[in-house]
Amino acid sequence: MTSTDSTSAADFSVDHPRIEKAVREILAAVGEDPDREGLLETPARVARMYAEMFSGLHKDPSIHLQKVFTESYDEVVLIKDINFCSMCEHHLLPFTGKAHVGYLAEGKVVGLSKLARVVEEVARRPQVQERMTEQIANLVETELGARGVAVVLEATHSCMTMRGVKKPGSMCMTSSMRGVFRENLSSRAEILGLIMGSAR
Ligand SMILES: Nc1nc2c(ncn2[C@@H]2O[C@H](COP(=O)(O)OP(=O)(O)OP(=O)(O)O)[C@@H](O)[C@H]2O)c(=O)[nH]1
Ligand SMILES: [Zn+2]
Repeated sequence: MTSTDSTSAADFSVDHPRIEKAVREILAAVGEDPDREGLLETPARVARMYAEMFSGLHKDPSIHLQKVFTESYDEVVLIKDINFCSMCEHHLLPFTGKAHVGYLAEGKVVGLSKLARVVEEVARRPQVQERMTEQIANLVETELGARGVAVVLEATHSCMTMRGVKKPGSMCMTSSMRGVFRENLSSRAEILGLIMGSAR
């Protein structure tokens, strides 16, 4: 198993025919004709789309943080602007935005791409933004044993912009601070300055 494929041996395989059947039902229920030409392939497309959007559901993202490099570096490592696309579990509509993931190294660092892989895998599930933020912070804290972890997510929720309250442009920001970044106000201000501030 490589770090680019954390699917377990007991991989759960998405049930495409079941999704296809359900999508036909939805089309019929909204008054469409699932057998008209333009819709014939839609159930299969939607099944493939869900398989992709929920591909992180049965994966273990911690696997990406297993390989570390021993370094004397003991300052902040921050990856900013990691684009992600997740699915709001309330409406099954996308929420999209950027994740910023930082940690205070202590004798070991992880490959930079691995933080983005963690974000990607945690995003590809039915999610709420707060839980996604915490899951990323938990993984980095636990697997790297970092002295501090800071995760900030900024995202636009389609369920708030396209429907319902309809507030295009609204943005949800969440943060999860661990260790030094939670306990020490000046450390927290420093990392938030790097994430949100003039360094942008
Ligand atoms: N806290 C949180 N709420 C979310 C997230 N994604 C969507 N929601 C909210 O989930 C809520 C679901 O509310 P409900 O009242 O059960 O559903 P609804 O009738 O469709 O609500 P409206 O969106 O207000 O029309 C809404 O307020 C959404 O804005 C998220 O990531 N975190
Ligand atoms: Zn929603």
